[in-house]
Amino acid sequence: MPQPQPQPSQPRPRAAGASPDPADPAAAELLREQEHVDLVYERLEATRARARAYEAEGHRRAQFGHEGGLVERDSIVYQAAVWLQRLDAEEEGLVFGRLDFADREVQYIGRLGVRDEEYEPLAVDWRAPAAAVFYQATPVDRRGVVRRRTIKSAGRHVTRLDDDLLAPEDPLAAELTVIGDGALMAALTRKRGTVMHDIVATIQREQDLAVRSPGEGATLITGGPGTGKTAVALHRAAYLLFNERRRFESGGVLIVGPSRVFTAYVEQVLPSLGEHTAALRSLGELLDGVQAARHDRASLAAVKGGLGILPVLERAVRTAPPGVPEQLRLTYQGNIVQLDRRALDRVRSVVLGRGQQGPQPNVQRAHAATMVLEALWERLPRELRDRRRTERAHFDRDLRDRTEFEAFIERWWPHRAPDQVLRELADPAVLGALAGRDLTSDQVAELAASWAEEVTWTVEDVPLLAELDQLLGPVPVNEREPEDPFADSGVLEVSSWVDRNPTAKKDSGRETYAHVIVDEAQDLSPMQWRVLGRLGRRASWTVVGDPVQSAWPDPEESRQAMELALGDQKRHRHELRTNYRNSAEIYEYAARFARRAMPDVQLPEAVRKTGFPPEEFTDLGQAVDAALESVEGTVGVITTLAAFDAVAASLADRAEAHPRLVVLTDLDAKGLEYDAAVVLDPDAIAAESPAGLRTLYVALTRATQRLYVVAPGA
Ligand SMILES: Nc1ncnc2c1ncn2[C@@H]1O[C@H](COP(=O)(O)OP(=O)(O)OP(=O)(O)O)[C@@H](O)[C@H]1O
Repeated sequence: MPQPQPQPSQPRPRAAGASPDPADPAAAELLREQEHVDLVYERLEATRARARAYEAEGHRRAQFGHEGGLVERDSIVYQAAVWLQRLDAEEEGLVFGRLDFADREVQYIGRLGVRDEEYEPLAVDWRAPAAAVFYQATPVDRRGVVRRRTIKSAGRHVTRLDDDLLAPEDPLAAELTVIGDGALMAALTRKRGTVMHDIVATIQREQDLAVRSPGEGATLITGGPGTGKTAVALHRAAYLLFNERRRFESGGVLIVGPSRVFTAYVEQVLPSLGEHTAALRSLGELLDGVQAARHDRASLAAVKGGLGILPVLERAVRTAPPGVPEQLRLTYQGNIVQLDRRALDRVRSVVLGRGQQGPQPNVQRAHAATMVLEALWERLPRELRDRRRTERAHFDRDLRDRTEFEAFIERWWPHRAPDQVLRELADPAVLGALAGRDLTSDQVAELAASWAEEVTWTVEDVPLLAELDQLLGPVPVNEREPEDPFADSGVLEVSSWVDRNPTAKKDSGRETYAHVIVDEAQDLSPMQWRVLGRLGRRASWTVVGDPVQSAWPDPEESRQAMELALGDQKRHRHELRTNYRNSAEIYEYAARFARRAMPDVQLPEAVRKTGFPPEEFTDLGQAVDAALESVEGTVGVITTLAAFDAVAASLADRAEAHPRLVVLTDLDAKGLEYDAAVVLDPDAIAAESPAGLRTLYVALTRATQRLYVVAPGA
């Protein structure tokens, strides 16, 4: 049986423009791949020239002078800009894969599909169905592939090849050169920076199956820490936009991550894949006009996130706001007519009882005015009311024309904004009256205090504001107050929630999405699921999470809320089983805590050994210095919410001297990773969170290379 040639060692990366030695088989391979890559870039240039010509054509159309010309120009220029943006984004490492099939066909895989003049493919787009084999072929299920090659480039220059020989006994294998020791290992051992990178060249089979899951229904992806869930979620967004662009670009794709630190960390991945149209939001930004980053302490977060708060919010919207007038007194044709508080409350409850979408008082003001008139009419003397046909129209007109009536309606039925209502609940007497049996007196005190002292909203307040936004309803356009350009946003306006803050309109106007991707889904509270359920009420879904990392005290409650949000769509389930982030030594250390928290759970396997077991310290400064010394890349110090300010202050000098050092809470560490992590006070981390050891497990699984655990006073 023919044997593959011995593996030549990797030629050293060459400097741009230098020629590798063609006598060296590995260098000759590099040269051959470079020729193909050059050809692809040539064609890309030609495409770019076409896009520019198209853009110029758009500008020319505007010269026709009629309105249609301008519209056409805008459309063409926009299309051309999107096209150019995509072409530019794919510049780096455009061709990254090659397949040699047993029938001697060769296929290149690229970040974009590129064809030659004869329309023959020079590279197949990684998201196209034909490219799936690059990721899914294995020695057991080869799909005709003999050799899979990963091509690494710096800019336009091929620097490294890594091959997998899937069919060593195939006759073709004897003719093929096989190089390198694995693109995946090279990718995993690279030093980490402050932003996440795409993994398009090294997506693994089980990950690829999840990326390519159908665009319909709900795809549920589970897997332990570092199994690539976030990476898969982001590549899936690119995959869906490529394969069903019209549906998902016009309907919108929303990606939700746990925090702003997290969204900042992953926000480069999609642009690097040529996608700019998906909206990326953190849980603190799910409502237009609000940008929350702070968290409440766990006990408060549990009350704000649980469904018990819902009836309280509903009552707050149905009840007369504090300070509204308690009676209406007018004269009509010499008669005094008046409504007292009970009568007014009755009118309010009749008006708010009828809406299909909930009470929605902001929509109902005009109807409320009509019902007040009706109630006043009922109080007129009988002889006037007997002339209903002639008198009633006059009565209505007369009262509606009076400024005192208009002023009363505006004061008695003000347009309310969600933040106003929540601030009103900062008064323990108001909240206590609305709490009924749904909140304990301790909870009332804790909630009221949090809203009284808060300067800015917390992440946990956002679903409450969103719920109130829904319950209050939008102010009809003709009733909105004209926008005051000098008003400080968020302070003066009471018009509509979406209109309120022009700085936060990055994706406003979209009330629903065609696809919603939720990362770190295990942490979502039932109230957060309600917000997402509304945004995704017409959407298909990708939900990514790990129940073992859940921070919610009752994961089952959160799971049920998720099921409700997803509705009865078909579920597609995927489980990822390999931990690509942590070294085996680090993961072994962390996994003990996961097993203690959830003994029956199946944990992933970490396969990369570094020879560096985690180290334990008693002094934070020493641990941080050791971490900075041991890795070139990022160092994350993970602490409790309670200790965060003090720890950040104590490390301020070091952080200033080393910008690669960051201090963050265990909540903000979700989804992130560092070359070295310093986990401070594991007992306190476990004690602070209702999720206990699960939260500690999250903190311990952030490091790629080195882990330092600091137990003060141990
Ligand atoms: N196929 C792959 N090729 C190269 N790198 C990979 C691959 N899969 C995952 N990684 C890397 O492993 C790390 C962990 O991936 P990711 O953050 O997506 O994991 P996760 O499952 O979301 O983790 P967590 O649950 O802890 O948030 C990242 O640096 C990612 O780039």
